[in-house]
Amino acid sequence: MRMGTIADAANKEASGSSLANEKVTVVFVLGGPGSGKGTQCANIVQHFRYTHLSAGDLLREEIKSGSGNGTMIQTMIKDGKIVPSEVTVMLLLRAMRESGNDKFLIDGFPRNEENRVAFEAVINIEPAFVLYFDCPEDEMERRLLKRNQGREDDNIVTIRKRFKVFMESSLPVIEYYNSKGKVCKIDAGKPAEEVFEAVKAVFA
Ligand SMILES: Nc1ncnc2c1ncn2[C@@H]1O[C@H](COP(=O)(O)OP(=O)(O)OP(=O)(O)O)[C@@H](O)[C@H]1O
Ligand SMILES: Nc1ccn([C@@H]2O[C@H](COP(=O)(O)O)[C@@H](O)[C@H]2O)c(=O)n1
Ligand SMILES: [Mg+2]
Repeated sequence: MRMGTIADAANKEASGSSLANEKVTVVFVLGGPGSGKGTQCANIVQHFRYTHLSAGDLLREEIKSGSGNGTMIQTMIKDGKIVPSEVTVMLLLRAMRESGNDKFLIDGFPRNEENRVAFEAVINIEPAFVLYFDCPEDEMERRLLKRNQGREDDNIVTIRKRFKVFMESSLPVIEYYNSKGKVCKIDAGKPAEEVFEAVKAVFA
């Protein structure tokens, strides 16, 4: 990871004022592809005063914006790969600053060790906790194949690659936070309403 580049870009983005100096609450929302992160974040936002930032949505918006990074991001998403952290962390930092809020659900991030270290280096906010949606792979696959939102990565070839990346790169990050006693694990294989009952108990 090119930490110099990240730090330079962060300084430019934050233009002199650091989020770390403010009282900001961050909850990382993790889980396999199709485990229901986006669905449950939308529910949380309706009941609690959080801003939902999905790293995947921010990357897809960056493609649509015609950014110079667009083609690289699109190629990586189509292949189920994790985009370099400096790109994603900058998008998150900008969205956090623009939101005007001080409570964030950061969905689908950190996706690997590099994401985690980059967030720490640039934004430097320890998550209050990590909400982990644990869901069987066959159920996630069923959900993704019928999601029907026109996502280029919701096809069986890319889905299988995303599962592999989740097992190899994302689970170790969840294990890292688990070792710090920060993981709230939710059984996400149930109907969405039941999952939200368990989620509400965490936030209430
Ligand atoms: N508990 C549930 N039971 C059945 N279907 C669900 C449940 N939760 C979400 N879904 C559906 O499954 C699909 C995937 O959900 P969602 O987009 O919330 O997952 P995600 O974890 O954000 O996935 P991704 O990592 O691909 O963005 C959606 O079509 C959603 O409506
Ligand atoms: N931290 C992240 C998050 C996402 N990506 C890329 O976006 C794809 C879709 O993400 P969802 O959370 O919407 O499923 C994902 O498969 C990655 O290609 C990323 O690079 N880094
Ligand atoms: Mg999602």
